[in-house]
Amino acid sequence: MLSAEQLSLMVKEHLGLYSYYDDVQHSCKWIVGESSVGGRGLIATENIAAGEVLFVDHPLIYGPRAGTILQQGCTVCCKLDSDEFFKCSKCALLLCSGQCQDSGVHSDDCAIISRWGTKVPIEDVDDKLLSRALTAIRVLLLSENQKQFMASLQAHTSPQHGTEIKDLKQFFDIPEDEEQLMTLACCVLDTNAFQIASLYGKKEMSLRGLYPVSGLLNHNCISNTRYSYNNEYQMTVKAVKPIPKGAEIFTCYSGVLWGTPARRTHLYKTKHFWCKCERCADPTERGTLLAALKCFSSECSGCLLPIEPLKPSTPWRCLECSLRIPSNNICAIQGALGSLMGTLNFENVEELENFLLYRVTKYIPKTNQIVIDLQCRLIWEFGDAEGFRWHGKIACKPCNLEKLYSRLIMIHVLVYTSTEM
Ligand SMILES: C[S@@+](CC[C@H](N)C(=O)[O-])C[C@H]1O[C@@H](n2cnc3c(N)ncnc32)[C@H](O)[C@@H]1O
Repeated sequence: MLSAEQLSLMVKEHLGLYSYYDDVQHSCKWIVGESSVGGRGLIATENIAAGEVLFVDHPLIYGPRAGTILQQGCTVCCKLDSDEFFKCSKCALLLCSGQCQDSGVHSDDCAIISRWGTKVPIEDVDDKLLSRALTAIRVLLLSENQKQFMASLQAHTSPQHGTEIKDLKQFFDIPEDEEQLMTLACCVLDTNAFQIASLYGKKEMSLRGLYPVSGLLNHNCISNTRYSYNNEYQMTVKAVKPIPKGAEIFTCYSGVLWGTPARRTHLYKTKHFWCKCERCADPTERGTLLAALKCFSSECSGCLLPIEPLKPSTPWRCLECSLRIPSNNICAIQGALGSLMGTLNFENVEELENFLLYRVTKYIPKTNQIVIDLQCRLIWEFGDAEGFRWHGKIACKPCNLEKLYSRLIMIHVLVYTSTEM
């Protein structure tokens, strides 16, 4: 385990803030320190103004995400829709063109994988599995210092992490030290990696990257930073509100427009902690009512909200008639809504509209995250479709754009502005 000083040194070297040669130390307004929510975190050493750039991080490794239901694409350019996909005859990675095959990225990947002995003919290797494991495989390309830096990051080691490397062993003879390093990389990636979403409308795989400094940011559902990427996958982290000296610098690991039960369950399943932040503790989520359900009483038009939102099995209560509903019934409704959403074809605008107008709003109020999500998706789809741009006839009806914008701004204001952190 590295000491805080060793880790700080690695962080500064990685960011290019410290050089052994010129003895120049650049100042940055934070340090790696002990976090109030557990483990290490980034703590402000000076007052930081809203809009200030805190740092620009670059990934130690990046590549395809590891989920089993993700679409698969070219492992070099990430293109998803090609008629020309083929497997490399040396390593079985999926490629879309000779140009991608001749690229430096592929030569590096191929050099590692083709060194391993195969247990089946190369054409029988599961290229989808290989793609899911590829980001962790790329850890073998790092320098010893970078590997040490990767290994110093927090890693969740429960059995669900790293299965892609175990599964790869059906196809390849992998040296034990490499297997161990890649399994550790999977655990570190699952704990720390950031999704790098492809641009809307671009048919590309969405990637994940291990940003070691951003990986030290802990989570708060009311984040005080935001991040963005450039074309080279560099991540710029900026303050979105003033951060006083001594306060912790946070990011938000879950969807900002998700309601509390969805955020907390997601954080628990993926990052293994129950968030207890101020937003999670507030049943109304600062008045945004993102998780609210319609009251079960046919005579009441009120909203149901959790009584004690920090308890997963809390009963819910109607704000108007005080009807109390046990958590099991709430979970059943939430599950049914989730399944209904799962059946939707998000590219079919008519289906989305009908679902939004005639089905889902029977059960949930317009404040609910599902309504917001559907409205946002419709806007994206309309934004692309000829005749349905922002002021198109249909676009205005279900989406009610003006109302949606003011609502999104209200959520943003409610969620981001008032808390001092
Ligand atoms: C990306 S790491 C953050 C840095 C980490 N604290 C460390 O010491 O390296 C993510 C992990 O930090 C912990 N964590 C982050 N935010 C938390 C929070 N709000 N409450 C509890 N644990 C948190 C969880 O264990 C989570 O899986």
